[in-house]
Amino acid sequence: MNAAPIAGTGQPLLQVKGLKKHFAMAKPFLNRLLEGGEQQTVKAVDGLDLEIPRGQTLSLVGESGCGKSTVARLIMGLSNPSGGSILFDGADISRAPAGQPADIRRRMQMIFQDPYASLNPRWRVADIIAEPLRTYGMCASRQDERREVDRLLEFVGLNARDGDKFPHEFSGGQRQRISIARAISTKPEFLVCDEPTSALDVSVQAQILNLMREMQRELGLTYLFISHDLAVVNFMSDWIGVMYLGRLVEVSPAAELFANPQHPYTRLLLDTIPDLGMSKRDRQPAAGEVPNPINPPPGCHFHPRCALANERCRSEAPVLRMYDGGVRASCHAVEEGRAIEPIVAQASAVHPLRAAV
Ligand SMILES: Nc1ncnc2c1ncn2[C@@H]1O[C@H](COP(=O)(O)OP(=O)(O)OP(=O)(O)O)[C@@H](O)[C@H]1O
Repeated sequence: MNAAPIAGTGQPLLQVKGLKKHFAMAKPFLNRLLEGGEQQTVKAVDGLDLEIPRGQTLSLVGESGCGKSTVARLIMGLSNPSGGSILFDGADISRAPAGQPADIRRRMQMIFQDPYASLNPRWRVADIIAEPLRTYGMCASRQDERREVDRLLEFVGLNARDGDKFPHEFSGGQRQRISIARAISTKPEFLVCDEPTSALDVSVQAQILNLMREMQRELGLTYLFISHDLAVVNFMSDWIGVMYLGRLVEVSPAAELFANPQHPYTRLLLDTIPDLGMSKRDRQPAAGEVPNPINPPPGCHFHPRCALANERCRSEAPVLRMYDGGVRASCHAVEEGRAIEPIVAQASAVHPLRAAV
């Protein structure tokens, strides 16, 4: 289990406010007949607020389709938001007409899930790692560039002579090390890591996660980490945000979330991993299928699967409220004390992530 989050300094490196991404899609023929209209909307991200203090890791977790990768793509400027804002080091990067400015792009990099698909198979490793250095004009000469590539290869646990090889000559874990060397080549401050180890064998996963934690300590990196694997998230995170159908249902310090989960959906997720040594608590089995993001249930999106749902939950959407211990939860049952082990509402309106900085 992680220790309590280390306090950062100054303003959060990343702030996301009211972020939305709605996809318009053509309705299937049968829906057009039954409901009328040509279009339907997928609310992939539907009003998301989060902050990541410098030098810390916030992980997003949730079932497939809850919007985690869409958040990553929006933050990286790979997709335009339908609403809301993204502030990086205080600058709004969500409205840049021609994409994010080069300096911001250099400071934010991404590590993808699949180290097979994310490396160009026709390029030598040295060129793959050197490409961002060339893009941002970071080396004075080819000799400088090669020295830097060699240093990066050794930094991530590979050999300088590996630069002359092609990606197919490496294992999955080694390829992810190459992706990491490429991502840190521009000396970024912020890395978005979208399921960086889920394509790897478990033994290799641990090596890559350890490398990422060492890098964070040595380089002062801030991470947005995306995973559906709670054991991985438990190892990596200072903060955890739990997403359900495009919304955050709980954002808490990692240790607090595992020891004392508040939202019934967080409890459901944790009940799928009984071997993490967390405190025993009464279980609230949640029935039902994950609802469709095209037509989410009214009120709390989770209410059809929630044993604690009442009339208010079926009609009124809850908002994220602050509680003791830096916990934020979006749940009427928690607010009303109907949840098991209710937590105390915080008197102050200080944002929990701010409170930690
Ligand atoms: N380009 C798109 N057009 C239409 N719908 C999309 C598009 N991209 C994502 N979606 C939908 O948005 C929702 C969120 O998708 P997203 O990939 O962000 O979820 P996720 O939590 O990352 O899932 P996974 O863990 O499976 O990657 C899904 O319902 C998905 O089908």
